[in-house]
Amino acid sequence: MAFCSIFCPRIPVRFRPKPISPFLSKPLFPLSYRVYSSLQPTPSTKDELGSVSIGFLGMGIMGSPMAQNLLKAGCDVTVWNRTKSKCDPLVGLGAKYKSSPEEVTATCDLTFAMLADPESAIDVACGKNGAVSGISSGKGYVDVSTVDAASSILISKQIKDTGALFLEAPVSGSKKPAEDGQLIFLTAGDKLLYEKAAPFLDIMGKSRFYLGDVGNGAAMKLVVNMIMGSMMASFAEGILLSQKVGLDPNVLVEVVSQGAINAPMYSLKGPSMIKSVYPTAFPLKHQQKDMRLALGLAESVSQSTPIAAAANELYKVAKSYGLSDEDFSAVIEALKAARSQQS
Ligand SMILES: NC(=O)C1=CN([C@@H]2O[C@H](COP(=O)(O)OP(=O)(O)OC[C@H]3O[C@@H](n4cnc5c(N)ncnc54)[C@H](OP(=O)(O)O)[C@@H]3O)[C@@H](O)[C@H]2O)C=CC1
Ligand SMILES: O=CCCC(=O)O
Repeated sequence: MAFCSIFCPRIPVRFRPKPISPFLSKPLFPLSYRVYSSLQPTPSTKDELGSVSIGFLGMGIMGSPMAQNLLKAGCDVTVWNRTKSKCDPLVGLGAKYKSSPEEVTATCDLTFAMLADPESAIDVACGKNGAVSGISSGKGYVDVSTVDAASSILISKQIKDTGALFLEAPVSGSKKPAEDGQLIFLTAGDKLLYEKAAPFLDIMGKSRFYLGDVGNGAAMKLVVNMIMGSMMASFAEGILLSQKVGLDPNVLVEVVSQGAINAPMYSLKGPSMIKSVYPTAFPLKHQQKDMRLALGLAESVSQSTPIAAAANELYKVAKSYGLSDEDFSAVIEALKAARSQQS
């Protein structure tokens, strides 16, 4: 089902009633109802959700459970991934498979993309056999990858040149929140697409923010991850310092968890960091990418970010030790190496 009926209305958008599902033309509320008034989930039944064909590009740590949750909710999902074998579990659960992003967007009403970085997000959207080649007016493209604003704006322009709508929607929350449908979406771009995508965002997440023009979602995500990357680097220093002065780092984690600086991340990652194991939820290479992009954002507005710059150096060191695919908490290894060199 295409959503032309909503994209080509006779009534101006601001006077149009909120439909029973954003993809259906049947109004549920009177004409005076403000289309964009609510962040509450839009009413939708399993049948209505299933009548919209959803594409999902990128079956990595995040994309795979997000697509699974859509499938479990009864959505009609078509998947694609550069490494085809990663689609197999999804196909086993009932997803369809297409062999290129172009084929996915050509056959689906609404396509999500969860790619590694700006380069892959641009290539999958705008490259050969990319999403832009298959998409057209009446369809939507929602990029949930973490990229910089410039990349997102570039993708947005190419998608919108086809007549389709674009939303950037990077997520806060990692592997477990993705599995549990508890992500936080930081969206910006076409408001109409935000409304249309809302029932699907609500399957994959616990909250969503609409932040205005394309680039604002990307910027918000980078600021959040810049803070997180610095917090993790500081936490790693604290663990090692506590050990060096003869304290039990497990007690440190407990003390931190009861005080004002408590963050779920510390209790979640601390015990395994103390054991020097780093089961990957958020790959270190992606955290370093986000620090790099956040520093670029800061540079663009001449904002001083010395803490983040120092933390970024640590992630770079950890990468040089071959820890790119470990969890980002492995940044502690960069400090251990520094410590052993000093002693
Ligand atoms: N993991 C996390 O906790 C979170 C991650 N993010 C962000 O989400 C995005 C995805 O993260 P995550 O799932 O962890 O990452 P993964 O490394 O697990 O997955 C990356 C995905 O991108 C694909 N990819 C990489 N390079 C290319 C390319 N050149 N062309 C086509 N596809 C490519 C991979 O395909 P292939 O399988 O073939 O390698 C894979 O599907 C990143 O932007 C990350 O920063 C956001 C919130 C949390
Ligand atoms: O981009 C990764 C974010 C991880 C998290 O929010 O826990």
